[in-house]
Amino acid sequence: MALTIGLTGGIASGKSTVTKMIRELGIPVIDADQIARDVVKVGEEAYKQIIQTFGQNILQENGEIDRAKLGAIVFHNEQERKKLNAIVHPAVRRRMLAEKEAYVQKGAKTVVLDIPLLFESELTHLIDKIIVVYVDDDVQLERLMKRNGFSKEEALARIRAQMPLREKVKKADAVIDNNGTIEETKQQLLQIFKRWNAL
Ligand SMILES: CC(C)(COP(=O)(O)OP(=O)(O)OC[C@H]1O[C@@H](n2cnc3c(N)ncnc32)[C@H](O)[C@@H]1O)[C@@H](O)C(=O)NCCC(=O)NCCS
Ligand SMILES: Nc1ncnc2c1ncn2[C@@H]1O[C@H](COP(=O)(O)OP(=O)(O)OP(=O)(O)O)[C@@H](O)[C@H]1O
Repeated sequence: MALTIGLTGGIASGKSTVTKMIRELGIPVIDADQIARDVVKVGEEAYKQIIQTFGQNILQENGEIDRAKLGAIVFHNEQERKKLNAIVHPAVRRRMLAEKEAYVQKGAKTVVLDIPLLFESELTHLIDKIIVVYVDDDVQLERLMKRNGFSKEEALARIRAQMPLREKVKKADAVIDNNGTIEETKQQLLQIFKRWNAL
């Protein structure tokens, strides 16, 4: 039986930074954000449902979804966000499960699922162990504004659309504190993987 680890945290808390380290260790990572992009490509079922729900206005000229426009709607309105989640999440769940099974079939000892909304979307039943990547509020805000070029208000809207990071920490089997240097983060990751015999 493969060990399935769920990696989660808050927006800009450092999940991608940690998944890069995990991949370098040779462990496969399935990225929910990437799958969420794939399932809304032109012609996919979720793409059609999004247009039916949000109208043609959220499309770019080439027909692809304008993520900035859709983000501006859903991160300022919980009702609209729930509608989008209800369209996208089932498709993401199905594809993640299929990808996980494929890795297990190929003999992977450990598989990591990087799911920003692991707790919010009740996906914990797919997972044996949960790692939460944690940063302090001020560090999260600063890194998010810097990485995405967001104003404080835009960044806070996204942070508030998620379960507070401190709540996630309480539900974790292990926590990586990513306030420090990248090297400190890597050491914590290695210790957890050794403890769980995941390597
Ligand atoms: C609203 C969209 C179009 C904005 O796209 P954009 O390219 O600006 O952001 P991206 O997809 O890279 O997400 C960045 C981060 O925002 C956060 N986030 C994304 N969607 C949500 C959501 N529905 N609720 C809360 N936080 C979210 C996550 O931390 C994610 O890592 C996009 O995020 C989306 O389609 N969201 C719905 C699907 C979803 O829930 N994805 C998250 C993982 S399944
Ligand atoms: N320990 C660190 N020290 C300094 N900067 C860091 C550290 N960890 C991450 N960062 C930077 O902070 C930003 C957020 O990190 P990252 O992109 O890994 O977060 P994330 O959790 O994957 O975000 P999202 O939920 O949006 O996908 C990035 O610009 C990254 O380079």
